[in-house]
Amino acid sequence: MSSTPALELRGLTKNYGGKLTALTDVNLTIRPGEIFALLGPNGAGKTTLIGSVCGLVKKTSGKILVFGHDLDEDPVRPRYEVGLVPQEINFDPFFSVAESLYIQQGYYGQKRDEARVMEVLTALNLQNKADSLTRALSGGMKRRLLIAKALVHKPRLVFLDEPTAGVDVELRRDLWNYVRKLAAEGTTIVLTTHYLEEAEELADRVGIINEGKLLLVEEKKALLRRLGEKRLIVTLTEPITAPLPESVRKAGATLSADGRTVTYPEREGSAPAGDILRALYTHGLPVSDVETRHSRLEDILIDILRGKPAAAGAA
Ligand SMILES: Nc1ncnc2c1ncn2[C@@H]1O[C@H](COP(=O)(O)OP(=O)(O)OP(=O)(O)O)[C@@H](O)[C@H]1O
Repeated sequence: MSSTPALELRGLTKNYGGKLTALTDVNLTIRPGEIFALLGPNGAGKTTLIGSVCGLVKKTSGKILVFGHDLDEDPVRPRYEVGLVPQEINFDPFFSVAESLYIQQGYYGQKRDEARVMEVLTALNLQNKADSLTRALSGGMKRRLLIAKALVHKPRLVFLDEPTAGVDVELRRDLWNYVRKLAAEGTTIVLTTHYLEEAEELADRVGIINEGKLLLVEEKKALLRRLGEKRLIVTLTEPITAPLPESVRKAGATLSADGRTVTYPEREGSAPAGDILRALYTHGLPVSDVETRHSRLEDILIDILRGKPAAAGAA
């Protein structure tokens, strides 16, 4: 596989006029074949970033390189390598499913390729709907057709902007499997989603954007390891009024106001949870229940957006 980045953004800035800067000096390199999740709250600039690459938004300044080709030098051909699954359903309701895909092939300068259309429809389980009018599809089918439309011209870089919004659990799982398959075949995927579980399932790397600024880019696994936390929640058999034993307190454990629950956040490098349990027993504090909770991408994202110090230094 080539090592040329699938996408490079250098100092990408978008000003929608007035004071609103939707993107400020965004620098980002997307590796070929990776699944990259771009996360951030509503209005963070995700759709603007995608639109700038796909030609729907005119950037104010900065460079965009698609597989090494500068879009300022050639705004058209490099974009043939790009596919976009937009947030909003955008097909003409009077064409059939297959026709809308032939139109898409033409739009990308390709000849009508019936075999390719059937291949994509079959992959998305829409083969029986090829002759149906698009307006006669269910919501979930329309979403699958959006994906088919984005893929029919075999792009090497695909943007999925909220691909599973409003999609049921089963279809979401099917789509995840399909995205994984595409990536395994070498397609580069940039995904935006408000379902953090989706990013956690799929992404190799995660970027966090807020108010037009890219705050952090990191391997998902490393991020979860670095900022993720295992929380041990211990219920004591009897509530206590005395403070917790010193060793337990020093390790970072806290006692609830009712004296019944001990909470211990176990981070990388801190004492193992077993040591805390042992210390409680040793000090004559019997335990009736133990629960562990792992923080997920969602907790980490919230911490970063709130500017939590441990997270802020992470870029
Ligand atoms: N055409 C436009 N004209 C003016 N402002 C716009 C336009 N499109 C987007 N914006 C503004 O730019 C900012 C970024 O919007 P954008 O749609 O990129 O965010 P987003 O991260 O995709 O949000 P969401 O998660 O809600 O889809 C927002 O403040 C938005 O109001």
